[in-house]
Amino acid sequence: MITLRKINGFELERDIGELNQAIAYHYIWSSQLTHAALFNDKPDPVMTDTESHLHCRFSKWLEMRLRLDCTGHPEVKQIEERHAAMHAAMRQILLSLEKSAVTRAQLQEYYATQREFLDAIDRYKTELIALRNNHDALTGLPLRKLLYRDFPLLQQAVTCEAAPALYLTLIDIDHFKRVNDQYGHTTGDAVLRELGSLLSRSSRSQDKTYRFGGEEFILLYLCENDAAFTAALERLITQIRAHEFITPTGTLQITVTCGAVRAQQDDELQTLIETADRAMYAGKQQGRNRIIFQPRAR
Ligand SMILES: Nc1nc2c(ncn2[C@@H]2O[C@H](COP(=O)(O)OP(=O)(O)OP(=O)(O)O)[C@@H](O)[C@H]2O)c(=O)[nH]1
Repeated sequence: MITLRKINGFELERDIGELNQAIAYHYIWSSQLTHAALFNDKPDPVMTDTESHLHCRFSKWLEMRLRLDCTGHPEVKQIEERHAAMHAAMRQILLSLEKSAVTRAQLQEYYATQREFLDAIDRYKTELIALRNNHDALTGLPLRKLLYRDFPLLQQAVTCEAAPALYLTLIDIDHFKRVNDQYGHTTGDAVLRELGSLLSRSSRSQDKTYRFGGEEFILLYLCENDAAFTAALERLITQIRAHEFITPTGTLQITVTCGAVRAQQDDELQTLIETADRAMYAGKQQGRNRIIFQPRAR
């Protein structure tokens, strides 16, 4: 499985585009091999170099991917190995072509390494696409499916005594319908996009932010205790209140209402969301622009 760094859907979109470009470079290289074989061309010396895989532009993509992710994706490492093996097989064919001594075994080796290389790319690309599909196209944030995937992992991580506690917050923009009605949906979209970015920027690496739906966001925070959590949440909503949202129809400010709950070891995610939702609703009833915190799920 792809190791999750803190990513958003826009980065994934870019990653997929870069991978497609790298695959195109790979095809240019392999078509040179076909050309050399069919027309008996003298191969470019770069193609018979022992480091030929490093001259292929696909390796630039590999280098970049491996540098970007310091944990080293096992999938990318596998692609790297298979890419080098395929080039080695290709090199043998080119060297034998010069002597008109290509063997069936060499061709089979080339096709096998090529197949394995393409399979590894396909698997990686399928994972990237699945991950991209689980991110919101407007804000780039993870969608609720990833919340359901991440929650049990975080809940497990906080089971030991010394671990921080896990908190779930439902954030709902106040009077968002008025923003749409008064300034139009494009402005509403711009506010959602910027709020998503502000929520991501304001959270620490261990915190997670999701677009839950419409104008609702969910945060999963790991904090030492209730006081540290509520202080962090207060800081966040103060920041939102003060923020000038830049939209196509000018800048505007918003407030949000938050329902928050501390997750206990056996709490179901659905129960926590319902508790946070009730708390948020109570906050709306009490005048909005506030946090209602329930230390336990109800
Ligand atoms: N522009 C835009 N609007 C959205 C999107 N998703 C939901 N909305 C709008 O969000 C608004 C939510 O309105 P309501 O549920 O009535 O709530 P509200 O006006 O925020 O009022 P309170 O929540 O009670 O403070 C509706 O107008 C939806 O159309 C979206 O992706 N883009």
